Amino acid sequence: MTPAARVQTAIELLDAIIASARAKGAPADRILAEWFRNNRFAGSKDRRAIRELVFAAIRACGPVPDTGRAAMLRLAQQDPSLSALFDGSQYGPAVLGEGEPVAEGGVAPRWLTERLDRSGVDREEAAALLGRAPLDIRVNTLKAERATLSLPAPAEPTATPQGLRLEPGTQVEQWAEWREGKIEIQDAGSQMACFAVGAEPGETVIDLCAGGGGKTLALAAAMDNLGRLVASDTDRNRLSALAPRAERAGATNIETRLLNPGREMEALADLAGQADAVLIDAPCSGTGTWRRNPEARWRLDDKELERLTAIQSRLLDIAAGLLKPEGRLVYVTCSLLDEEGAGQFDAFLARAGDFRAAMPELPAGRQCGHGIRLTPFHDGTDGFFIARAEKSC
Ligand SMILES: C[S@@+](CC[C@H](N)C(=O)[O-])C[C@H]1O[C@@H](n2cnc3c(N)ncnc32)[C@H](O)[C@@H]1O
Repeated sequence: MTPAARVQTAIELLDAIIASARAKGAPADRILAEWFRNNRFAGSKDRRAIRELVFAAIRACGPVPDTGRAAMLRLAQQDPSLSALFDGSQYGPAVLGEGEPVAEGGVAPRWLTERLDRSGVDREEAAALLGRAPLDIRVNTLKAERATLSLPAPAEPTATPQGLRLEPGTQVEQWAEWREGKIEIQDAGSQMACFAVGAEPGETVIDLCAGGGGKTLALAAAMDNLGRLVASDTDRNRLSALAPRAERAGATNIETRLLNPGREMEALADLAGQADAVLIDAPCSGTGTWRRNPEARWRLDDKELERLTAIQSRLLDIAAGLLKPEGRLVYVTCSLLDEEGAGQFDAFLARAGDFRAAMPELPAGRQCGHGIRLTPFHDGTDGFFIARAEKSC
């Protein structure tokens, strides 16, 4: 494909992504994957270039752009070499017209930047939410140790006990160390969230929103496979990804529970008052993960935020009932909005009565209300809010 044809393809894909974001349909990644599958003439270099153009254009636009072309023109303002490709050539974009609309830039739609602002996220910090994410891995102590593991590429230790940072784009999944379960891909912030649980061998630990089990595997390693580790989630597909991952990682103490949304306790009733620790890696707006998923800014609205905060609040109450006296509750969101983080946790402490906040001791981050905030700008991690509370005797 010519460079101009790649730009035109990216514009058409952006049109599909914009429409899908408005309709809350398929995410950008899936739209790209489907296009690549159906258009085999696009070679690997074309695919990489188109992907980069699409995501750079998404990052360049704050609010949802009207069209893919307007989004690409916004990107072209940052990269003048792109403008030259609007040349009217075959398969390329039409020549630039006088006064053509250019999409609005910025970090996010205005209502969201205002919320970030109110949550104490300053401009630099907000802009860094759209930077390039590093590639972090966690050495799985069930099979290896950071101090002695040798890897095919250079890796820098991160602040977490078993964390390493690699060049973005490193094909970790092709390494024997990954296939053998010695390493897991996991952002340093996620590793810190697991660290905050302080899971010990022999304990009963519940990972209430386990998803595909990224954090469950870290908890199994911290427990050295000893004790009971319950991984629950309402999403059958996500939860089913855990078994093969656990097998690769050599994690043997995990049991999964599929939950019914709104009736979660039905599948957890036998665990009421039994847990030493419950991790709530709550569903959230994901404002802290825009580096990996910039299009999420276009999918969020007030109603969705309200829906998420209601679930978070319910999950906090469920976790409270699962803990035994002196048990530890760890509440995590990958969001920097206070209504999902410090505010949500304060409201829980106020209504629960029998819990007291216990600040997690983490190797990074800054205090935010009764928890710790991690940000790409200050900590080089995804954005997180991590708080911990202990149940009274
Ligand atoms: C941030 S993700 C969890 C990611 C996962 N812990 C990991 O490290 O890979 C939030 C999860 O909460 C789940 N979820 C949503 N509503 C829930 C509910 N009512 N009870 C339990 N899990 C829920 C979602 O399906 C999603 O997998």
